[in-house]
Amino acid sequence: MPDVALDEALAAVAGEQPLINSVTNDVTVNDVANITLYWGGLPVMSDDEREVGDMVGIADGCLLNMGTVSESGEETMLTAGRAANERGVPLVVDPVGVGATPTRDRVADRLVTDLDVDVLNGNYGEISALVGDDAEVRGVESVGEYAEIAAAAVECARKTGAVVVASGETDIVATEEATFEVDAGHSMMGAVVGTGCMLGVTLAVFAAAIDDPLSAALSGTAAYGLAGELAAEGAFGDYRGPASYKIAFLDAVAGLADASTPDIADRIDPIEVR
Ligand SMILES: Nc1ncnc2c1ncn2[C@@H]1O[C@H](COP(=O)(O)OP(=O)(O)O)[C@@H](O)[C@H]1O
Ligand SMILES: Cc1ncsc1CCOP(=O)(O)O
Ligand SMILES: [Mg+2]
Repeated sequence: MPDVALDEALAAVAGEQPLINSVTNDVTVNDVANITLYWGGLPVMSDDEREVGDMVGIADGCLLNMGTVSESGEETMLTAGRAANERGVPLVVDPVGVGATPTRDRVADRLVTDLDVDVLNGNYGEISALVGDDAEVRGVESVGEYAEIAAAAVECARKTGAVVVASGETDIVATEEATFEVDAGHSMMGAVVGTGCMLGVTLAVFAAAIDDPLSAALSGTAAYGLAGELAAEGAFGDYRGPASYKIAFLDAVAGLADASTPDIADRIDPIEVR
């Protein structure tokens, strides 16, 4: 079992104050910037082909999220990813909507083929689609049942070489060698657009501060889920629906280091995957 203490992970982030360049979608970009800051990182959203390599070169982590990718945006993501690989900057990819259209399938395939991805996150449908399993992705939403999601996550790790985070009611974190269930989070998180995108940049923040990508993925995923639970419990104010829940969730992320939280190790269980 890798090292996954919550206080150590948050202290590492606070100590590093990592600069994260996110090349991300137009829908949730502001939430992605804010949550980077609330974890203790520094956000920047350079997505100009002329500049992005230089910015990633001075960053500590890089997120590529293809949610609203365009033809030029595809090239910009590849430029950013290559700069990250050349400079040893941890790289996170969120293949939003892969499985929904042939264009998204082709872009996602290029990202995972041309780049060395450290951590890859997607919902159950996206991770299943990436490995050619039956999947229903309607726009960016995972629809249907995914009884074999753990096996799909392992296959995705094998295919990409990344640590894979398959998000849903229970999150699966997989490498080629080891698979874990992370039991943290709340159903309200599924009612807010952007919780997958914000998980992606959370993983970039943790991967920038914690050397081992598996430890980073496990602690980032579990810490994120705990913040979701605290918000649902009202620890950061009452909420009246998904919009006010999102605010409470962001406050929980910002306040997690000072909140009295259970540790995350008992939320993470190694599982056998056939
Ligand atoms: N029903 C649920 N119970 C607990 N956590 C959930 C639930 N639905 C989503 N989440 C959490 O919300 C985050 C985003 O997951 P998901 O909704 O699968 O991504 P996306 O928004 O990309 O489709 C993850 O941290 C996941 O654990
Ligand atoms: C709705 C939408 N359309 C393109 S990107 C995007 C946001 C997706 O956010 P998430 O993957 O976090 O649900
Ligand atoms: Mg998503």
